[in-house]
Amino acid sequence: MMNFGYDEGGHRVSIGDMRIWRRIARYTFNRWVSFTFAVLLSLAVTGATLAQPWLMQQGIDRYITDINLDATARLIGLSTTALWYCIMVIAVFLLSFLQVVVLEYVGQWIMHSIRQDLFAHMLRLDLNIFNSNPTGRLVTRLTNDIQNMYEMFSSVMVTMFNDLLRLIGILIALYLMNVRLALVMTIFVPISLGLTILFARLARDKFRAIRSQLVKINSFLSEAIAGISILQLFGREKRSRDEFEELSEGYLQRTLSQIKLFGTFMPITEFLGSAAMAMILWYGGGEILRERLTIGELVAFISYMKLFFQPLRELSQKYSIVQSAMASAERIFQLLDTTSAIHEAEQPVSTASHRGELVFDKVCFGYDPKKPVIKDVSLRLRPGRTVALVGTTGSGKTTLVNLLLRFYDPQEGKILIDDTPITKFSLNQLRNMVGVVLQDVLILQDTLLSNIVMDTGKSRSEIEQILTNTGMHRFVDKLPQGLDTMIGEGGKELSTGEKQLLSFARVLCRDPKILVLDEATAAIDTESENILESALADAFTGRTSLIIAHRLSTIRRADHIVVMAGGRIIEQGNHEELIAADGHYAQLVAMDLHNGATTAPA
Ligand SMILES: Nc1ncnc2c1ncn2[C@@H]1O[C@H](COP(=O)(O)OP(=O)(O)OP(=O)(O)O)[C@@H](O)[C@H]1O
Repeated sequence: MMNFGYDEGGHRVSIGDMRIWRRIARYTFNRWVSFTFAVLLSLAVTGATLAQPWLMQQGIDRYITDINLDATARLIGLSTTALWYCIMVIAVFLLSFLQVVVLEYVGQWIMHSIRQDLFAHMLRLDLNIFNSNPTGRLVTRLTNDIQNMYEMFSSVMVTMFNDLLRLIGILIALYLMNVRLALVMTIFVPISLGLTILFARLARDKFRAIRSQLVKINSFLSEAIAGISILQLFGREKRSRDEFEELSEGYLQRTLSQIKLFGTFMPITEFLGSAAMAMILWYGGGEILRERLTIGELVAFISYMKLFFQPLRELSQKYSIVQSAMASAERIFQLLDTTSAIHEAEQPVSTASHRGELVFDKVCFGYDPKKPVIKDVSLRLRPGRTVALVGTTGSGKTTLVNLLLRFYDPQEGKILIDDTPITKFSLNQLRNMVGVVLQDVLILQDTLLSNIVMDTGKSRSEIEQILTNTGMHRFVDKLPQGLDTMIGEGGKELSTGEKQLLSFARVLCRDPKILVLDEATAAIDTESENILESALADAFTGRTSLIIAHRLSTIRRADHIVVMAGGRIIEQGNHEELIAADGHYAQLVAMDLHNGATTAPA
């Protein structure tokens, strides 16, 4: 059936798209034993269901209405038939239960696999993909879209085989019983199907509207929750409430409109079913009078008919579920097919013998290639030297660090460590070799020790040694349970300075050859600053260091100062040279001293 659903971007998704079905089937194959078992159960359920009207017919025609048999024989026959009927009812109950459990289990496993694949894939994607996809949209992939697919398994796959087999079985039984009566009933099939298709088409747009609204709500919520402090700080609560109300109202209206559609469709199909029943009663009754049909056959016929129309009625709901699941599946697979622009080196070069000389060679880069933010930057950091990067906001300092860590690759030029282009290292090696202390510190809900160790595998005593050597133990000693203090959500809240110290401890623990430090612009408390100062002094020795510097003290300590503006290096030299040159740097420092601040402008 080639009907279409839509994804949230208005893009059409074909329900008969075999590429998507093949990929879903691939996941199903991993559980083929359970799946085959469920299909076999389906055959058994259908057999037991179809036997019931037949048994009813036997009971009526052979024992209730047959006056040629004696009363005892009729009673025994009737009891036996009733017993078989009960057995069939119980069999359907038990087998259906088992089938539902097996298919739900398969469905859950498939969703689990897709969820794992999707998240693992997301972790490998480059940052540009995250920049261009709102968080809410990506979260929707992992939650709602997976749930949609699961619903297809749980409520459609579970019954699809049963329904299909049942429809075929019933049609055969009806035609065998009485061809004329079966033909009368068949008239209603195209009407019912036509109505179903019409409804499915109408429902399709409602679904699309609901889903796109849900995505908007998800995006809005994730942004609002992530930035709750900013919302409160700038008194935007009312405005956010109003925006959310509008979004939620939109969702409500769309859902109500869908409910109205369902509400209209259901009684119409009920009416059709009843009309068919009246027709069969009228025509079937005449057939009995004409002695071309028995009462038992008419009763069985009516039972079969009910069984026949029920799946047809549900078809439209199932169709909508499949439609929505297909759109979700397509979005999930699209994301799974998105490849990262950052490629891992096929045969990574070892980093063991590197000294840590860092070179930016004519590097050009733009997050949007048409709008470069790094323009022809060339810079050499000799091993063990400290270079301070200063410049106005937006001049491209953080972007240089992003390029060094290969969060992005430059469009032109190369970055080399000891003459080896960084693309030749494995990403893991590179990011271990370059230790970065960022302004945004991710805190895990765990002890301070685990937060420092992360995945380095260092022991407690090694960490204690590093902390003592760098004077950072003073930071740890201040915390209530030292290294065992629980931090993060539900634990101790760290101050900005403490967070920086933690971030610094993490990096030192990896013993990187190149140290990159993005100094916080926010002023940190004097005690943390003192600890950081002495730790820094220690950390810089023997390491190539690149500091996005804001503090005059750090800048002065640097061997070399690089001044950036508009994505270019406009000046470089040491503090004295640059002051003597009386250029951009001298202006920045003069402005800063004039303002009486302790930090250099950046
Ligand atoms: N993820 C991004 N997507 C698109 N543009 C970006 C992105 N990150 C930064 N930019 C832009 O790139 C330019 C350089 O930004 P960058 O963060 O490197 O500057 P910076 O010198 O580190 O500034 P600051 O001192 O304020 O941190 C800016 O114009 C900024 O708007």
